Amino acid sequence: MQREFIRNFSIVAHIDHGKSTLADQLLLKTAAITEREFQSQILDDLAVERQRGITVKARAVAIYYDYTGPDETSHVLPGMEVPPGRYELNLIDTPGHVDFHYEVSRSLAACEGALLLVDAFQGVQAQTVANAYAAIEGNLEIIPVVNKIDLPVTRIDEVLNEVETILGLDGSTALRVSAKQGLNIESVLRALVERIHPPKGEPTAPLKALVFDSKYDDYRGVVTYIRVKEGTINKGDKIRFMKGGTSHEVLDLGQFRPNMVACESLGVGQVGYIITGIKVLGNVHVGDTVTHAGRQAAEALPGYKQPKPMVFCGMYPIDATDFEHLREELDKMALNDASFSFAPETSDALGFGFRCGFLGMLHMEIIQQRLEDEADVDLIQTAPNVTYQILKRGGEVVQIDNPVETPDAGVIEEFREPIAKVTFIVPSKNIGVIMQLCGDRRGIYIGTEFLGPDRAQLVYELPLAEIIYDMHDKLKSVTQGYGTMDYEVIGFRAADLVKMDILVKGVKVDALSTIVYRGFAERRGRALVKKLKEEITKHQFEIALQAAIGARVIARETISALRKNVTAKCYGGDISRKRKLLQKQKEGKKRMKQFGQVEIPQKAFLSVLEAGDD
Ligand SMILES: Nc1nc2c(ncn2[C@@H]2O[C@H](COP(=O)(O)OP(=O)(O)OP(=O)(O)O)[C@@H](O)[C@H]2O)c(=O)[nH]1
Repeated sequence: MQREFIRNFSIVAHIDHGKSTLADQLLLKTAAITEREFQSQILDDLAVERQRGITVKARAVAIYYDYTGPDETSHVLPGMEVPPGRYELNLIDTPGHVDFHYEVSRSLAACEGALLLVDAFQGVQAQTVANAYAAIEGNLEIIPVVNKIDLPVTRIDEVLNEVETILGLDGSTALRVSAKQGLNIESVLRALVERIHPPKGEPTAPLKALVFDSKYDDYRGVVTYIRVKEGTINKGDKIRFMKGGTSHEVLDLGQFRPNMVACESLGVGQVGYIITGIKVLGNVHVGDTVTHAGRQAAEALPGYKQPKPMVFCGMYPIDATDFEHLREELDKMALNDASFSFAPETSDALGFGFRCGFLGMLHMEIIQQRLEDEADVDLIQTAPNVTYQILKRGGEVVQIDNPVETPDAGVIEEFREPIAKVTFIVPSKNIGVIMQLCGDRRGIYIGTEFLGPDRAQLVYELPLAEIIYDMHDKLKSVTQGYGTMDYEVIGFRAADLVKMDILVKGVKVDALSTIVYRGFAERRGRALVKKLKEEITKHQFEIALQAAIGARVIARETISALRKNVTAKCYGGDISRKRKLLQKQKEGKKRMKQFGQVEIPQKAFLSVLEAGDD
């Protein structure tokens, strides 16, 4: 395929604005999938365990479109020639969620343009802004598309106004579609041809192909996703990963349409996969450059920086004998997700387990969900914390991923925490309460911009720890669900932080230690012991719950002793009922850890997140 007839693009959108549905429509209209497959996608939406769209699973799809020439909706880029003919359109998927900024930028680096999809009723939302900026930064042509025009109530003019005000794009060139009903999909295909530049690159230059993703296939080993920037890659070629420094033979190569379809070669601008017999996902680095072993490119493509996990939590098997099994399951997770990391750790309270690192809270929830679905292990998970930097008196800087690693206060010169730039999009009437919320969480105000009469964008710098604490839930509740937020970590900043310990019956439970801002310590300590009191059931004896900073107790609650026996009321009664009750109790116990004489349930370890403020 000549590069003049190739277009590489992504669809970027806020979640639920219809990205998967539009992608499936594009596949349907170009006969890459059948009506039945399309319908089953739509139907899947209704299923509780909804499968992601075909395109999402495939991550990159090549479709073919027969372009016949411009029509009245066309806005051909000035100076661009678009002869009628068959065009190859490569759709590269991007995740739309907050935690995956880095993956968005890395997918966008393989494209020349993006469809910016906006819901005709909801309008521009926080992730629309974040993703649009990523596309603008990547110098991509952006085609605004208003989706769901079939909805009974839409705000199309206002939405177009928002697109202009907040994103600086020309709303008059926006396309109006219904992905669900298949309205105006042809205009999208036409715009891709007319408004996105064909890829640049020299077909005869030494090979340079960007590795933009990879996945593990049980039968074929590692499948590496590439976008050819210069030269041509053929089946049987001897290639070299410039960063990894390893050489391999191309055993197979091809395109996703959406299934893997083998071909003989991929030329400049084309997107596809190569299979080289590599068995370990970790041996393929996303962002690496593929070149020929014989005729090497002079320098590698810029590539990407691997993002560092910023949120950590402990995961412990309830049953100690599950430890190895858990390790295998975590290994499997890491195999398909390079940004997830884990390392063994031990806790006095919980025994042997793992410290797991995530990009953010959503990433943590996804992994946790997959572990529960795919691995049959009962887990205790500790409350998440962010990663901290500590400058010691001697000048050494250490990174800590677990509050228990905090050195003694005496050796700390400076305690630093990650700071995020947060963008909120909220109804104008909620501006005051959002400001209050951010003020209460040590936020620094950056600015406000109005999107129209009723909606505004607010930008703050907030400590990441405060965001993972409860920001998202609070935002949803104060805006009745209408507010959205997006954040990006911008660096570390010094703060007056301290480690707060929790003592249960006089003994420190390491897995409950947290790092808090000194000014909030008493308030959070009080809230936490109160919450713990609700979570820990009564025992035969009194249990003191204390929050302490060093040796100083800052909050205390007492769980009084239990008087009655659970089975007492069954005495003389039906034996099977008694057995049932005991069985129930046993099940309830499953997710508990015996700590000294006290049993602490799983939920208690997450109390830190749920305690709120007193
Ligand atoms: N009425 C209407 N609903 C639509 C349209 N397009 C998508 N939807 C619905 O909107 C919901 C979200 O659509 P998806 O395609 O899953 O959205 P998405 O952006 O891919 O969502 P994520 O994958 O979660 O980011 C689904 O219930 C769709 O059926 C449309 O044109 N009209």
